[in-house]
Amino acid sequence: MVLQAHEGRLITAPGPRVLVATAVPAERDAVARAFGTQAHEVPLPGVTLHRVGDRYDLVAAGVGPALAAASTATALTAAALRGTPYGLVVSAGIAGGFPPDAPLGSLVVADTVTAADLGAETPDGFLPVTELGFGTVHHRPPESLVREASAATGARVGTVLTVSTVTGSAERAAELRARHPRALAEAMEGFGVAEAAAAHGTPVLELRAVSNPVGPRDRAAWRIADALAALTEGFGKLAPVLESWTSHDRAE
Ligand SMILES: O=C(O)c1cccc(C(=O)CC[C@H]2O[C@@H](n3cnc4c(=O)[nH]cnc43)[C@H](O)[C@@H]2O)c1
Repeated sequence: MVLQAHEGRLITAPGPRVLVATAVPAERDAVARAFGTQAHEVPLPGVTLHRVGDRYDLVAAGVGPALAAASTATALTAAALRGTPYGLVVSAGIAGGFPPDAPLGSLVVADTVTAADLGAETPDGFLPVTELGFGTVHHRPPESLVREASAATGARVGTVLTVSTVTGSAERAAELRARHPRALAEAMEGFGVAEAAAAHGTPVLELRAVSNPVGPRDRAAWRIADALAALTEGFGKLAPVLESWTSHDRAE
């Protein structure tokens, strides 16, 4: 059955069009390898999509929540104006894992995407921006999608923090964990991607592969190649879940 026309081609299978936002090209290409087919480039003002088949657009959205949000919003707006909106946005890439719960090479899927440093320091400690009367600091991906993604990939489920500054000390790691006891990982884009998705009413998922422990800075100890390989393998297992995810689940 033909379900949707998209730029002259027909999507014949159910399931949403998916935008995958990574930080850097190496992560985008790790996701692309999961599909085993050539991507073609679709330039937009400010970002270039790498299109795989007729369902997936991959974008290296930039490092940090602000640029990731801007790039993701550009892609979402372009798709909406074309009349072929995305049904799902996935924030994907490598991350720091909180030991011992998220070991190197493991996968984490977020049931909560949290902006960990969006707020104010006070004499009594950190106040999230929500307690100042503004905005939001959490986004929650659809429960059924998180559950199915975890079952398919073996990813651990928990909070993924978004930070603008990579944690570099045991003290800061302990402070974050004390404030967010369910945190499994930290990265730098998920909340920005989720804010852009929320502005378009589009559900979001965050999948991370752990490249380093959160804690004292030791860049030489980052296992980036292993994490990128885990991301490729994980995305290969995630894709069928995304493709069979129905609108009924999305209403959750
Ligand atoms: O140098 C390379 O080859 C390379 C390949 C892929 C990715 C990178 C990055 O540096 C990605 C930066 C990206 O990674 C996330 N990340 C990873 N570990 C942490 C962490 O401990 N704390 C916060 N973020 C982390 C983050 O999302 C960055 O944008 C290099």
